[in-house]
Amino acid sequence: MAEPIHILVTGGAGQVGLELQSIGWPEGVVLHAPTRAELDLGDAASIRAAFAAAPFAAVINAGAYTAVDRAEGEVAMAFAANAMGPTVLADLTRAAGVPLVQVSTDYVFDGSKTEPYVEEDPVGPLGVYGASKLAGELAVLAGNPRSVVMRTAWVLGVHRANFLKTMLRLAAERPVLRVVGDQHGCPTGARDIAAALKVITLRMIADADAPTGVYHFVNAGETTWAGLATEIMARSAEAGGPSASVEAITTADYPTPAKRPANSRLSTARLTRDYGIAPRPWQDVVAEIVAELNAERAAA
Ligand SMILES: NC(=O)C1=CN([C@@H]2O[C@H](COP(=O)(O)OP(=O)(O)OC[C@H]3O[C@@H](n4cnc5c(N)ncnc54)[C@H](OP(=O)(O)O)[C@@H]3O)[C@@H](O)[C@H]2O)C=CC1
Ligand SMILES: Cc1cn([C@H]2C[C@H](O)[C@@H](COP(=O)(O)OP(=O)(O)O[C@H]3O[C@@H](C)C(=O)[C@@H](O)[C@H]3O)O2)c(=O)[nH]c1=O
Ligand SMILES: [Mg+2]
Repeated sequence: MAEPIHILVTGGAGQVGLELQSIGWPEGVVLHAPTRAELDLGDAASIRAAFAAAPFAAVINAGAYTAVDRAEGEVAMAFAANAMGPTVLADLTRAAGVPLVQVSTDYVFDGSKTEPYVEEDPVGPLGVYGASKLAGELAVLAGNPRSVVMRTAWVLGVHRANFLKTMLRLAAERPVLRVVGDQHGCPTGARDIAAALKVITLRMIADADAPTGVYHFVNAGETTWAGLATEIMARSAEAGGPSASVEAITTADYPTPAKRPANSRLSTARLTRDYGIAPRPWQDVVAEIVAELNAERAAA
C-alpha cells in the first residue's frame, strides 16, 4: 500500500472549500479541511498547529475574508486573513518543501484595461479586499518558490452566499431587479474552480518542476452583473423557480462602500497552455446551479 497523500485545505466551509471536499480525488489522497475554529488564518499559531497535524504534501488556501464592502471598515481583519495567513502558509510550506496553491481574485485589478487581463498586467486594487488579496499573492510568491496563485472571479455555487443566490432570493420578493450593467467580468463556478485546483495541486505534488507563478481561471465567456442576473432569471423561470425582470443600471446608481473594477475579465490562455485546463462556458454553470437549487427546493 502506498502512503496516503495528505492535502490541507483552508476555508473548508466556504464555497470553494466545500466543492474541493465533494469532487472526487484519486485513491490515496486524504483531504484535511479544518474549520475556521481549528485553523484561523488570522492566527499564526493556529495555522502552525493545523499544519503540524499530518505530513502534508500540499496546501490549498481557499479560505479568505471575502466581504468586499465590509472590508472597507475592517481593514485589520481583512489583512490578517488575506495577507498574514498566506505569509505563514508560505513559510511553513517552503520549510517543508511542499507546494502552496493560493486562490486570489480579479479585484486586484483597477478595471481600466479594455481587454481581458493577462497575468503580467499591472495590478491596482480599488478597495481593501483587493489590496489584502494582492498582499497575500505577493507573500505567497515571495515566500515559496513552489507556489501557484490562481486568480478567479465572480464565484457562483449552490453553497453559501453568492450573487446567483442573492438574485433568486430578491426575485422571490420583488418584480424588478436593478443591477449594474457597466461592470464586466467572468462568472465562475465554485465546482469548476475546485476541479482546476485539483489538477494544479496534483501535478505540483507529482512534479517538482511543475509550472509555478500566477494563473487566471474563470469560466469561458464574459458578461456584466446585469447580464448574469438576466441569465439567472431566464434559467429559473424555465425551471418554474422565482423570476423577475432585470433593469440594467449604472455603478453610479448603485453606491457601495467599496469601488469595484469596471472591467475584470480574465484571460485563461496561460492556464490552458501550462496545465491543459479548458474552462466551459459560464452559462452552463448558471444552468447547472439553478437546476440543482430547484431540485433541492422541490425535495424540501
Ligand atoms: N466569492 C467570490 O466571488 C470570489 C472569491 N475569490 C477567492 O476564492 C477563494 C474562495 O472564496 P469563496 O469560497 O468564494 O469564499 P467564501 O466566503 O464562500 O468562503 C471563505 C471561507 O474562508 C473562511 N474564512 C474567513 N476568514 C477566515 C479566517 N480568518 N481563518 C480561516 N478561515 C476564514 C470563511 O469562514 P466562515 O465559514 O466562518 O465564513 C469561509 O469558510 C478566496 O480566496 C476568495 O478570495 C476570488 C474571486 C471571487
Ligand atoms: C445585490 C445587488 C448587487 N448589485 C451590484 C453590486 C456590485 O457591483 C455587483 C456584485 O455585487 P456582489 O456584492 O454580489 O459582488 P461582490 O461582492 O463585488 O463580488 C466579488 O466578491 C469578491 C469576493 C471577489 O473576489 C470578486 O470576484 C467578486 O465576485 O452587483 C446590483 O447592482 N444590484 C443588486 O441588487
Ligand atoms: Mg459581496
